[in-house]
Amino acid sequence: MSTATTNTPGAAAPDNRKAPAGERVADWADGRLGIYSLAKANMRKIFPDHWSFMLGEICLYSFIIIILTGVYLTLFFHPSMNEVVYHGPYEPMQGIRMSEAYASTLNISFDVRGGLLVRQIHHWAAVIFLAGMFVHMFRVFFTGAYRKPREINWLFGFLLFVLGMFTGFTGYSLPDDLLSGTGVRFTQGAILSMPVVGTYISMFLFGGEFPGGDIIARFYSIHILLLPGIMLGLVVGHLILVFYHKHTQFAGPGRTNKNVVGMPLLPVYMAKAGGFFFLVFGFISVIAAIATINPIWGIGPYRPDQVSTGAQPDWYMGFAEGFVRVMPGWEINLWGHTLVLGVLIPLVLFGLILGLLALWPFIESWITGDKREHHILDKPRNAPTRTALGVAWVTIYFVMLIGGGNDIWATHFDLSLNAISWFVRVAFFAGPVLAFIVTRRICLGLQRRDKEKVLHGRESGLIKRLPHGEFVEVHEPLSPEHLHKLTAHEQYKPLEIGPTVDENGVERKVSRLQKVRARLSKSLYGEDNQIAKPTAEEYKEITSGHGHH
Ligand code: HEM
Ligand code: HEM
Repeated sequence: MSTATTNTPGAAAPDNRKAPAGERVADWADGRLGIYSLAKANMRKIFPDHWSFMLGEICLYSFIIIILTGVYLTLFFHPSMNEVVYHGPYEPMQGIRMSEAYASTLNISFDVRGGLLVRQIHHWAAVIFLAGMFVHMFRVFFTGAYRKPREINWLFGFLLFVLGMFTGFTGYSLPDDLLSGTGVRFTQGAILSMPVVGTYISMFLFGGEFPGGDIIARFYSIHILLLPGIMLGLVVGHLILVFYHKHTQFAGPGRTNKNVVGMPLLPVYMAKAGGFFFLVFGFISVIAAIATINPIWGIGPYRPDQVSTGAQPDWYMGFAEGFVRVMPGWEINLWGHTLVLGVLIPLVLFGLILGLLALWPFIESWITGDKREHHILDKPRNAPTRTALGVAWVTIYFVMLIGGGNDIWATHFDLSLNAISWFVRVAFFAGPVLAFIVTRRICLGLQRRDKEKVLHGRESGLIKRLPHGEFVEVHEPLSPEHLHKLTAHEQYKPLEIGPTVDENGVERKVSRLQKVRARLSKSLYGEDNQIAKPTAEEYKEITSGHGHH
C-alpha cells in the first residue's frame, strides 16, 4: 500500500525504486477492489480438456456477440407501429404504407453503414446460439454431467435455453414484416386457446384486438431488456456454479471423483478461450457476410389480412409450430365456450416435453436412488437407457421440426402436405420408441465390443498362418491407459425392495410408489441394460495365454 512510501508529495522517487507500471496499476486496483486474493485463488483453477467442453463456450461467445450487435441495432431501430409511407432507397417499396418498425429495419438494411451486416450477424448468432445450447445441453445429458451436484446448474441452463427461444421469437417479431406478423398471429392463436385466461392475456398483451398498436413496443422492451437481463444473470450464475463445482472430466488414469486433471485457467485456458472467441466471431461474421438471413424487403410489411407462403419460424421454434400444424383441428363446446383442443393440446405437449427434460436429473436420481456426487462423466454407451431416452427425446423434437416445415417439405420434394402430416403423426408415437430400441441395442453392442477389446486386445489387421494351416488375426494388447478407460465405469445395481417379511415374520409395509420405483429401476437399469464388465479373473485367464491369439 502507498503508506509504505517515504516520498514527500510532489518529489518524484528515484526511478530504480519504482515498481513496474503494471504492478503499480495492479496495486492501485487491488487497494480499492481487493481482487488479488480472489484472482490468486482462481487463476490457477484447473480445467479438464475435451473437445465437447467447447460447446458451452460457443454459447457464451455467441451470446456476447448477440449483445454487442443488438446494442448497435437499438441505435437505429424504431419500435413503433405508427404508419408511415416509405420513401427510402429501396425502389420496389416506394410509396408503400408500413409501420415505423418495418421502415426502420429497411433503413438498417439499406442506409445504415454496416447495418445489414450487423443485422445478419445478430440473427445468425441467435440461430447458432440456440443450436449451441441444444448441443451443449445434450453433451451434458448424454454424459450424465447433470447429476449431483450439478442439478441446479442444469436447471439454470435449461431456463437459458427456453428464454433463448423466446428472446429469439420476440427478436424476429420486431421488424414487423409479413413473416414476423404471421408468427405473432400464430402466438396469439395459441394464447387464445388457453381456457378462461386466454382472451384476457391476449387483450392485455396486444393492448386490445389483434394486432393492436402496442405489441412491437412491448416486445422491444422484452427483447432488449427483460429477457436478455434475466439471461445475463443466469449466465453469470451458471458460470459461477461451473467454477464452484469444478468441471467434470472423462475417466482416465489418475482421474477420480475427488480431483480434476487438466490445464490451469491462466494462462492456458484463457489464451485458448480468447482465441476461440475470435474464431466464433469470425465464423459467424463470414456466414453473415455471405448468407442472407431474413431478407425482410422480399415479402413486405405485415398486414393482418395476408399470410406469406412458406412461412417458417427460426429453427428453434419449428418444434412448437410442428405440434400445431399436425394436430387434427379438434374443437369441443363446454358450457357455451369453445375449447380449441387442436391448439391447446399442442401447447400443453410443448410444455410437457420441455418440462420432462428440465426435471430429468431429479427423475433419474429418484429412480436410481443414487444420491452420490458424480464428477466423472459416463460414456453414453455405458448408460444405455439414459442415452436411448435422450435420443428418443431428440427424435420427437426433430419429427416435430419436420411437421413445422411441412409446407417446405411438400413444395421442395413434391410431396402431399397431408401425407407429411400423417407421417409426422405416426412418427410422433412410433419414432421415439424405435429410436429408444435401436439406440439401446447400439449402446449394448458397443459395450460388448469394449469388453471384447479388453479381453482379446485390438485387432491389428495382421493375419498369421499357424503351423497346422489355420489363419488367425493377431490381436494386440491394449495400453494400460486404454484398458483403464474401457473398464473404469461403474455399473448400476437396480434398487431392491428387499424381503417384505423380517425374521420374526413381521410384515413390512411397502408403498405402491416404492414398488413402482423398484420396477422402474430394474427395467431401466437392470441386468438387461448392461453388459457385465470383464472381471480381473476373466482378464487374467484369457491374457495368460489360453485362448489368446
Ligand atoms: C447461455 C447459454 C449457456 C452458456 C453460456 C453455457 C456455458 C457453459 C460453460 C462455458 C460450461 C463449461 C464448459 C462446458 O462444459 O461446455 C458449461 C457447463 C455446464 N452447462 Fe452450460 N451453458 C449454457 C446453457 C446450458 C444449457 C442449455 C444447459 C442444460 C440444460 C447447461 C448445463 C450445463 C451444465 C450441467 C454444465 C456443467 C457441466 C460439467 O461440469 O461437465 N448449460 N456451461
Ligand atoms: C439471447 C438474446 C437475443 C436473441 C436470441 C436475439 C435474436 C434476435 C433476432 C432473431 C432478431 C431478428 C433480426 C432480423 O431482423 O433478422 C432480433 C432483432 C433485434 N434485436 Fe435481438 N436478440 C437477442 C438479444 C438482443 C439484445 C440484448 C439487444 C439489444 C441490446 C437486441 C436488439 C435487437 C434489435 C434492436 C432488433 C431489431 C432490429 C432488426 O430486426 O434488425 N437483441 N434479435
